[in-house]
This record gives sequence, structure tokens and C-alpha cells, in this order.
Amino acid sequence: MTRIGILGSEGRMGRAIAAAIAESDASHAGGVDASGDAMTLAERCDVLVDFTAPAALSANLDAAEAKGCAIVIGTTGLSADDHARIDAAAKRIAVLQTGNTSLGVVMLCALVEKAAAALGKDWDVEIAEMHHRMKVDAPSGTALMLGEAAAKGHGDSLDAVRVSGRDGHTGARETGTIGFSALRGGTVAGDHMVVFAGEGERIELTHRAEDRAIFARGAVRAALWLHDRVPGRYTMNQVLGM
Ligand SMILES: NC(=O)C1=CN([C@@H]2O[C@H](COP(=O)(O)OP(=O)(O)OC[C@H]3O[C@@H](n4cnc5c(N)ncnc54)[C@H](OP(=O)(O)O)[C@@H]3O)[C@@H](O)[C@H]2O)C=CC1
Ligand SMILES: O=C(O)C1=N[C@H](C(=O)O)C[C@H](O)C1
Repeated sequence: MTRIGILGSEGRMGRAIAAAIAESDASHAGGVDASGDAMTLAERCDVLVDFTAPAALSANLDAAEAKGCAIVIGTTGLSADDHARIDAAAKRIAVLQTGNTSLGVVMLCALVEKAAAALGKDWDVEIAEMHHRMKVDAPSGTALMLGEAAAKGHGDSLDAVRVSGRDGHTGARETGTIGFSALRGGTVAGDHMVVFAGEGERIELTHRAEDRAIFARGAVRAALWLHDRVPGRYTMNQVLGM
């Protein structure tokens, strides 16, 4: 039976993941928070799931590498340096990092890439997201994944075309850019909308998370799939066979 340890166990996602493990074939090996010791937890786990904060990433990867655990990283707001650190860890252990573990968002990314490629840059792409008032990063990790999917469909790199948080006299929209807007409030688990705006018509592709249980179930599914994989960096598409 796969033993899963939770990094960020008392957080919103940590508690949802504990509930998802209880309904799965995995066993719950324990959890830690900011004051806990990831290294000690890793000793009794096959797979760690990390839903904490970017500041915790390095220590969490150190623990997984030292004890030979696989790790699912759901934390968002990661920097380019964080991604380089993940790539380095993936040479020694199995790592899956994603901004969204839900089946629906994996499908939405595929649809967005396909639509962007088919419609081309004459259809302006805008990404809007709404999350609960406690979320600390923007745009969301999911919004960035959707932006990357659209940029890929256009044959671009997202960094070259990204426009975030317009304010003031911005000038007219530049063709080929991808815009991001973030709303925060209440208890929204996570809504994402990708708009393709053309001449006289528009397409809106939307995913609404009704409960963070969808992310938790996806994280446990990813952990079960990752157990005993050879070192490397894996994706949710591989977990879901998409
Ligand atoms: N990939 C996905 O599908 C999803 C990703 N997320 C992402 O997961 C992350 C957590 O979200 P959420 O659960 O809502 O946030 P919470 O703030 O509710 O929980 C974060 C948890 O991480 C702990 N933590 C913070 N810093 C450290 C540290 N340095 N070392 C160890 N633990 C630490 C906190 O402990 P303490 O309280 O002691 O500080 C807390 O238990 C966010 O980045 C969010 O965007 C969220 C949902 C889905
Ligand atoms: O912080 C959250 O809550 C969520 N974070 C992830 C993100 O940044 O995209 C996934 C989901 O939308 C919920």
C-alpha cells in the first residue's frame, strides 16, 4: 500500500488530501506544517504531497531526495529558480509539479491549446480567474498553465506575450498578447475562464471548481501513479493518460 505524507497538512488542501487518502487505496503516513520536520516525515513515506508555499519548496525537495521519496508538488507561485530546483531534483527522484490536479483543468488546457492553434492570433486571448479571499498568489498557477497552453497553440513563449493586471492608460491591445485578470473574494474554490475574442464573436471556455476535493482526489491519484516511478519530471497528462 502506498504511504503518502502531507506537507502542509493543516492547510485547506492538506485537510482535503487527508480526506481523499481515507477514501483511497493509499495509507496516510502523517503530515507536517511550517513548524514540522519534513525529513522525519519522509522517512516513513513512499510519496510526499506538497501543498505549502514557495518558501518551503527547497526543504521539502531536500527531504524527498534524502529519503528517496517521490513527490507531488501542488504549491503555486513558484519562480524560475524554483522550477530549476525541481528539474535538478527530478534527476534523482520522481517529481510531478502542477498548478492544478483536477481532471477538468487538464482537459481545459488541451482544449485551449487546440483552440489557440486553430483560431490564430486574430482572436485575442484573455484569461480571468477568481479565487477565495485567502489566496496569496496571482495569477493563479492554473491561469499560468492555461496561458502557456494558449501561447503554445500560437507558437509563442508565454513570457514574451504575457500582460498582467492592466491599469491606467494602457494603450490599445497588442495583437498576440495574452492578458490575465485575477479576482479575489469569498470562498471560491477556483474558477478559470479563457476568452477567445474575435471580430463580432467570442468563445469562452470555463472551468469551475465546486469543491477543493477535486484537487485533493487528483493529488492522491497522482501520488499513487508516481509511487515506484523512475526519477524524472512527470505531468498530470501522463497520470490521466491524456
Ligand atoms: N495544484 C493544485 O491543484 C492546487 C494548488 N493549491 C496551492 O497549494 C498551496 C496551499 O494552498 P492552501 O492549502 O489553500 O493554503 P493554506 O494556507 O491553507 O495551507 C498551507 C499550508 O502550508 C503550510 N506551510 C506554509 N509554509 C510552510 C513551510 N515553510 N514549511 C511547511 N509547511 C508550510 C502552512 O502551515 P502553517 O499554517 O503552519 O503556516 C499550511 O498548513 C497554494 O500554493 C495553492 O495555490 C491549492 C489548491 C489546488
Ligand atoms: O490557492 C488555491 O486555492 C488554488 N490554487 C491553484 C492555482 O493557483 O491555480 C489551483 C486552484 O485553482 C485552487
